[in-house]
Amino acid sequence: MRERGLLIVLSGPSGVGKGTVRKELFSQNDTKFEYSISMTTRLPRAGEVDGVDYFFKTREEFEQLISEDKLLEWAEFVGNYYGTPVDYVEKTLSEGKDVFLEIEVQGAMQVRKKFPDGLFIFLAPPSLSELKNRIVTRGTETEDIIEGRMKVAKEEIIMMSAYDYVVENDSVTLACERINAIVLAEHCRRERVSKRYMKMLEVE
Ligand SMILES: Nc1nc2c(ncn2[C@@H]2O[C@H](COP(=O)(O)OP(=O)(O)O)[C@@H](O)[C@H]2O)c(=O)[nH]1
Ligand SMILES: Nc1ncnc2c1ncn2[C@@H]1O[C@H](COP(=O)(O)OP(=O)(O)O)[C@@H](O)[C@H]1O
Repeated sequence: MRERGLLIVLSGPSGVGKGTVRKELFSQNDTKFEYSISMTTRLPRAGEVDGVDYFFKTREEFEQLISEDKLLEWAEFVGNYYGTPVDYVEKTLSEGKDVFLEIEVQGAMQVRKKFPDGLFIFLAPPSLSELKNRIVTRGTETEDIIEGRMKVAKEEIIMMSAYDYVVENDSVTLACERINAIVLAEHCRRERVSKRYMKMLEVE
């Protein structure tokens, strides 16, 4: 039987640089993960494309997906729904490919319950003031929303101890290198563990 792929979850507070790091990772030719495009009720930002950045849905459509159990996890984040399509994740993992989710903390904790052997990476800001600075300079949110996101961010940072790894996003290049190293190490570790068991079974 083909071995299932690894579920990699990158999470962390809004504005820390998850999207930037994820785009950089996926622009590298040797990246072997498959990105799971999320569903959201948030309006597209300038330049965002339906089916590329997100699948943009109405609240009614999203609630229908929840009621039909089509989402692996979902969360309401600062007034909008976000969720991961379960069929895509299951199908891709069963093809032996690694799936990469970039999601906020509530959703990551739901995934942790369903996939306890997933790889959970928390992307951390160098400081709270740098986090606010990044949200402000991105310029996509109003003052009210920025305050809302900073409040949520403090609660999210407390959750970092529930992750397997914390990666500081001081530099996008370094953060990507750290993530690649963690995934590589995790593959080696899992392979070695399963090989050790195979050996034991051969002996008995
Ligand atoms: N739970 C969950 N969160 C998601 C999903 N997709 C994106 N998010 C997170 O939702 C939050 C808001 O995303 P977005 O509005 O694109 O803003 P930005 O990531 O802060 O630029 C971010 O923390 C995303 O990582 C998803 O499928 N599920
Ligand atoms: N390592 C970094 N150093 C400086 N600025 C960064 C870094 N990573 C991301 N940024 C900037 O921070 C802002 C928020 O990044 P973004 O990827 O949208 O965050 P998130 O997806 O976590 O909300 C963007 O303007 C981005 O260019």
